[in-house]
Amino acid sequence: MTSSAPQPSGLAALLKGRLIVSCQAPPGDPMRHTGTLVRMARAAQAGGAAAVRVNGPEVVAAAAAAVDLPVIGLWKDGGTGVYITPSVRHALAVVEAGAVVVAADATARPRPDGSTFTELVAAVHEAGALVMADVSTLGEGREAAAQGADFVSTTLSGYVPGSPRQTAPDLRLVTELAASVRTPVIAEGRIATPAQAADALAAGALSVVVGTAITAPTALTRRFVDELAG
Ligand SMILES: CC(=O)N[C@H](C=O)[C@@H](O)[C@H](O)[C@H](O)COP(=O)(O)O
Repeated sequence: MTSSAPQPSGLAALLKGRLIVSCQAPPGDPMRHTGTLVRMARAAQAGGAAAVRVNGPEVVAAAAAAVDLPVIGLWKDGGTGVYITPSVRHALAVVEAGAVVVAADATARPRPDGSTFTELVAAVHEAGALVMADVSTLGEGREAAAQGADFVSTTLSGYVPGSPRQTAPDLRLVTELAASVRTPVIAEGRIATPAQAADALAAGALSVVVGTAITAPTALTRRFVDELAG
């Protein structure tokens, strides 16, 4: 890591016990608009969030300029296999755009550029940023920690074969990771209520990422509509 790199312990202290808001919108969604996503990030800051998580170099750069919070950046590319910051090129573009932390897929699946997660970690550290490993299982989390990830997040549990499909957050994985890695654990994925966020902290998470429940009006509307339709 270069001397200009943020220290994992310093950022961990800032995030401890607090909320990270994921401000993203899927392709085709009316909210997928940089200015709109930046306003979500500003709203997250106004509401007391500790950090924001945003997708794509353009949004990372705009959010970094607009909010006084650490920006956790990723770059989704594709919809199958490894799509969250799938290559070293994607990771470095996110750092260049102003992310303090790069979130990247750290599952045990081949990466499209043939690189390893270890290489991505080394490149991001060399560029002066930190890495959040998005994992789906305990084994992946242990491996990512061993490869130098600064944070391990449960982001991909339920979205990768081999992890339990469920509507609830995977608090079991949070508990298991917190008990077995020294790297700070972030709870992420399907956290729908403040009570679930508190439960995630009680399970051992350093911090909690919430996306859909705060920043996805299309998906939230659909839930109500589906319930009314029976
Ligand atoms: C699986 C995947 O691609 N997750 C993405 C990761 O950046 C986002 O689409 C999620 O919204 C984010 O993880 C927060 O989760 P939730 O929206 O459930 O609170």
